[in-house]
Amino acid sequence: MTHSDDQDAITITGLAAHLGGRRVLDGISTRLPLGGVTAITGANGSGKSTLLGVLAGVVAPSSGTITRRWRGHPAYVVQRSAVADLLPVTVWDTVAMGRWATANRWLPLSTKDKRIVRECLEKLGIAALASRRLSALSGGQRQRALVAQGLAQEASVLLLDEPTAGLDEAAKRDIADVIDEASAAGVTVVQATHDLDDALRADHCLRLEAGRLTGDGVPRAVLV
Ligand SMILES: Nc1ncnc2c1ncn2[C@@H]1O[C@H](COP(=O)(O)OP(=O)(O)OP(=O)(O)O)[C@@H](O)[C@H]1O
Repeated sequence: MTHSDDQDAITITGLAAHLGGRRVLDGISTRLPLGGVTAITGANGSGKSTLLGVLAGVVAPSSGTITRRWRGHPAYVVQRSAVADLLPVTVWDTVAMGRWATANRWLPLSTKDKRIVRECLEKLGIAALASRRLSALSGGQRQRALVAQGLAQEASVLLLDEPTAGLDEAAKRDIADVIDEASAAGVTVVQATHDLDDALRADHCLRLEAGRLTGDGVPRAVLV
């Protein structure tokens, strides 16, 4: 590791997690840079989503400690395959839900909230799709909507589960730009990815194998 403690957003020590009675993460200790981009890599089933779930607070660790140096909730963008196809919401609704963390969800959105929703739709190039049902979008368009929802939360930590999986090159570039922009604004980004270019572009890279950390450092050293 090249950064010091006070530059860490998250410090993980001796983390283990179980799903369905099986240990799927074991002995994970690492530090994730504040305001940097961390890529979590590894084969299918190696534990990437589970680690993101632990960071998001939706998977409880069975042992170990996690020290978070940020306030509020992280924004967590799940894999698009985890979103029900028949969810009866529009693209606008989907992104507007990102404001629920700070706005009162029973009241109409404020002018500021609507502006943020519009800006996030534009950043992801889906403003023209705002009134379409999420379920009527292509996989790539849906992925853009989910990333826009994550951005709309304006959280200081953005957790992305394979945000570019199955996307064309233009969509991948758009999402890479959004990640760079968020990181430049001080947001700590952690993304699970199978994409070598995405991982190489990160500041820091983890490699998981069967729930254990087998690589931790600058992407070139971990991946090549
Ligand atoms: N709900 C569950 N109950 C039991 N086991 C689970 C559950 N979800 C995932 N697992 C198992 O936990 C392990 C880690 O899964 P995880 O989804 O974290 O891997 P991943 O690296 O994100 O995989 P992928 O690249 O396919 O998305 C796998 O062996 C998987 O079969």
